[in-house]
Amino acid sequence: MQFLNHFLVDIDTQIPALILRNSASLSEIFSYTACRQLFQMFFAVLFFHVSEYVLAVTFHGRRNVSLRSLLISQKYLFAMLFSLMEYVTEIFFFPKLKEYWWISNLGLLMVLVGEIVRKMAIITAGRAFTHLIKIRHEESHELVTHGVFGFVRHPSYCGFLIWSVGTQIMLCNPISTIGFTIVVWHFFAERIVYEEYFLRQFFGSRYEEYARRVPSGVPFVK
Ligand SMILES: C[S@@+](CC[C@H](N)C(=O)[O-])C[C@H]1O[C@@H](n2cnc3c(N)ncnc32)[C@H](O)[C@@H]1O
Repeated sequence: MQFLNHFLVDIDTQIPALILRNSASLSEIFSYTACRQLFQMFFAVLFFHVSEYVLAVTFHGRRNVSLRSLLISQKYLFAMLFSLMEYVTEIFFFPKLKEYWWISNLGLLMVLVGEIVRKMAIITAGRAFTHLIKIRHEESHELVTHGVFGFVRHPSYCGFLIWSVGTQIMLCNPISTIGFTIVVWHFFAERIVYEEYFLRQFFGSRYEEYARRVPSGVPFVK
């Protein structure tokens, strides 16, 4: 009984002490690290969505584009909120985790590369690029196989996968890095099957030949 009492007193005093030792002070939370990483994240997200909208308006005209082209869904907002909560929790309890600058900079590089690949895809496809998957063939819809589409069949999905995982690596968020990788990969793996079902109907043997020759651009998706 006495042992149990000692044990409980020890837990009572040691756990808060451990948390205090590992947690950051307010000045650490608003440190250079946090300001820089959160600013990079804010700018990356803002640039991504505004440029998606601007390109959609450029190619399809303002009347044919809704705010859905900002690509902000409820699930997406939830994921971003979760990643922000992870960041704040970790910078408070494990501030050293955010100081791995080579990891954070690798994430920043992924954000830049992913953004460039995605925007090259949108610009190359032009009017053929629509945020909603076409299920009816329009005469003006041409099969695009040049530029980035000559390297991978789904460059915009490949770019978004790199971009989104990159944002979490940039924030040194281990849980969200794994979560974003699984969720975004799964989303595109399913979407590609659906999208290609219609592309095969629209373009027949030309699409078959293209798909045989060019990889999807999303890992482990044929
Ligand atoms: C959101 S865009 C994505 C395009 C492509 N999957 C990518 O990742 O870059 C979806 C629309 O692009 C069209 N699309 C996809 N690949 C295409 C291609 N190679 N040529 C023409 N249109 C394509 C589909 O019909 C669909 O309506």
